[in-house]
Amino acid sequence: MSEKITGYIDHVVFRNNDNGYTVMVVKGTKEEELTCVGSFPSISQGVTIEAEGTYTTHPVYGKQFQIHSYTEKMPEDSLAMERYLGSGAIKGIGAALAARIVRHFGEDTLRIVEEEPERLSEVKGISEKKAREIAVQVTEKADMRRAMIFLQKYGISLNLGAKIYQKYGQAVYGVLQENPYRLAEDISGVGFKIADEIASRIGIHTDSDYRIRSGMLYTLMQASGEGHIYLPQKELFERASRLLDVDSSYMEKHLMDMAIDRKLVLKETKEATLVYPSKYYQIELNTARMLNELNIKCPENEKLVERRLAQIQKETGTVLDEMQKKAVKEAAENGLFILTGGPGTGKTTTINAIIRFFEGEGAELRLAAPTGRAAKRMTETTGYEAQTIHRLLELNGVPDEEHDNQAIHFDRNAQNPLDADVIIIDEMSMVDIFLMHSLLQAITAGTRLILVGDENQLPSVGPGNVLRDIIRSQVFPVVELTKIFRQASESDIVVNAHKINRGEQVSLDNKSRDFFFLKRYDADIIIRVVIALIQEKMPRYVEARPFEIQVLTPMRKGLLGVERLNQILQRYLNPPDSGKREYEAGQQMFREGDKVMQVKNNYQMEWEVRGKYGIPVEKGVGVFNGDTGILKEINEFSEIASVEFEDGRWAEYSFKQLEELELAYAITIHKSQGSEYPAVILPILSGPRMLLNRNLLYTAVTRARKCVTVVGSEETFGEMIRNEKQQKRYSSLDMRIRELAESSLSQTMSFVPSGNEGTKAADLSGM
Ligand SMILES: Nc1ncnc2c1ncn2[C@@H]1O[C@H](COP(=O)(O)OP(=O)(O)OP(=O)(O)O)[C@@H](O)[C@H]1O
Repeated sequence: MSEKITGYIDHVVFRNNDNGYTVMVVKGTKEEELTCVGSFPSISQGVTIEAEGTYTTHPVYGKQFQIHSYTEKMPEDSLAMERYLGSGAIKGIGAALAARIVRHFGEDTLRIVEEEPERLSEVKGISEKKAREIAVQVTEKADMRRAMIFLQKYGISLNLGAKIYQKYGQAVYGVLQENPYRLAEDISGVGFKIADEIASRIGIHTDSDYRIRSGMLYTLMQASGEGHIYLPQKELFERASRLLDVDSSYMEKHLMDMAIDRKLVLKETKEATLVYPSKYYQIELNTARMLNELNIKCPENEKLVERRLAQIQKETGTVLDEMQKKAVKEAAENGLFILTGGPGTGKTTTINAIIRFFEGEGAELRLAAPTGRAAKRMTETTGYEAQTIHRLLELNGVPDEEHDNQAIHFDRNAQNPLDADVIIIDEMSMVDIFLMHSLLQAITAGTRLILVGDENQLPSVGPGNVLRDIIRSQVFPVVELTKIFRQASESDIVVNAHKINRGEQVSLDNKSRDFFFLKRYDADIIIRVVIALIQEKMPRYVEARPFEIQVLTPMRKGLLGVERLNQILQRYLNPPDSGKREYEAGQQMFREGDKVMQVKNNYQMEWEVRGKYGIPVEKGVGVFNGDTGILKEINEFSEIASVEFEDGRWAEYSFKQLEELELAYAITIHKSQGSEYPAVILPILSGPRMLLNRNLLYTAVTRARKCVTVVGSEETFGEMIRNEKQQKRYSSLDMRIRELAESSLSQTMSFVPSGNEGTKAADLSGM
């Protein structure tokens, strides 16, 4: 139950300046002394506060008051005034001077300080100048206090209030009353929804211009969360109209105004008007420009290349087929080269030949992939060290609030480009527009860039469809490998994956050695079969540990969705045990020994690789969406859970951060992109048609190295193969690449980095 207390802050016991978490002792309440905790933007000893919160009992420190909100009160009597002035809150006044001031003015002190501050100089030791300075400080503090009280009236928390006040100062009243939607643009942590909520409390009309504009921008941002770079105007209007509950006829005029204000970029095509948030348009345009700039010919002596190829084939004992040889030649002769193909078509074999070729030239090579798992696999298959792209670019963390990809700071960038002759990126289908943009910024012409991937895999989680757009632009040299080298007798996984991709049905007679179909039609029976497969059959069959067998499912919800599957699988695969500690975070119970996955990019999370005796041998930052590991230890005292990731990194999660982790016995097919597992189990029964499509099934099947087992309905399986409808992605990197290549703009305009000036240049060319 919420209660109110009034008292003054006697002293601060602990304060974390990063998040404002504070433990302090408040006196003058009913209790002699009350320990209060909470998160506060700033705190001044000596001030009197009126706080709302609840009493709690800490296991070690006992009774505490958890403050939810508070307001500072102006000191009301001379004693409070003395405490306030002497607390250090006012620069230049210490305890002794405060006592002298109060002795001199008595009960009148507060009024004198506020209304006639020049009179402070009557007190010995205070010059007129100092009196003025004190007055300014007191006024500033009073202003801030009033603003905070004002903001709290609209349900704005102290922390947010402090940020808002810091930004606008005394203008805050005007901003809030005229256009609270400005908050959504100016202040990180405030989105349209919060601004809209504040606006409705203030009584702003639903059809206000500000509201409609803000709602339109918000709609575009939401769409980018689904992977879109732009929305066609019609779709934007429909979505925004649903969000705002306002007819789309109100939106037309705003579209032009916002384009003039450079908030949006509009592009006309034959079919539609495309609407981009300016920033996205510029990123696409800059990406296209940088790609075009890398696309230079590097003539090589053909005979020499042939000779080297013959030698490589001899050394490796592989006879490369014509397309593979062509790939090596193109890689040698071009600044930018793309290698694509489905599973088993010899991409890795070709990469290895390319690596050998460049090694023979004495070139310095760097290999990278978008995820830790993909990088690890690349290292294994090439025998050459590969890193994540984030590490290649030397990620160095970002402020917590700016957690999106656009704000990441890399130490490798346009000012400090990568020092390599050849860069090879694998699993390109997972790279989104932001990462591609950052990567390209760190590469100068003269460094060769080789992009490898399968365009039929699901596109990246983040916005854009980079690999597919690059290939579709038809501007750059691309070699597509189509011949399947892995023989049918050897691998039905590969053969079936290609069949699925072509929309052909797959034989389900279970004559295969690595592709099984177990027909079951009841969700709980399916789960029972899945458990038996993981616990008994599969580990032996593929020579792996049960934890390496991965269950993949299209959905999060439902009887066979990730959430329910994980609950049940946890019970069977990591049952409760007196030796295993547990912690319940929100809806999720974590237990030592659980298989877990990080579900968002955390660029600041520290990790270490531990050597012998647990001594750290390597440290770094960044744990990413899709990183999987084992929850090794739960420490209730320090409120920390330790996770060891598959690549050997350890990270410590505070209990609060556990919301970034999920159980990973079962994961969605989306999350499995770029990973490979010895065996994959796919429970497939029913679900929304949008999720049961060919593209998803193809991605799922191609995740398995040694064995795929589908458990469920053959009818649904067949439907998935037939269902070509994937979620549409609105991206236009291909258009930008073609436009630039055609207009020869890339030659006449030098590259402008994406700082402010770059933005302007890009903006103008887009209008
Ligand atoms: N020219 C070739 N002659 C004979 N076998 C080949 C040739 N190229 C590749 N292979 C074999 O085909 C199999 C698949 O090749 P590779 O692993 O290079 O393909 P991939 O496209 O990287 O496949 P995945 O994406 O499934 O890993 C391997 O066993 C490889 O040895």
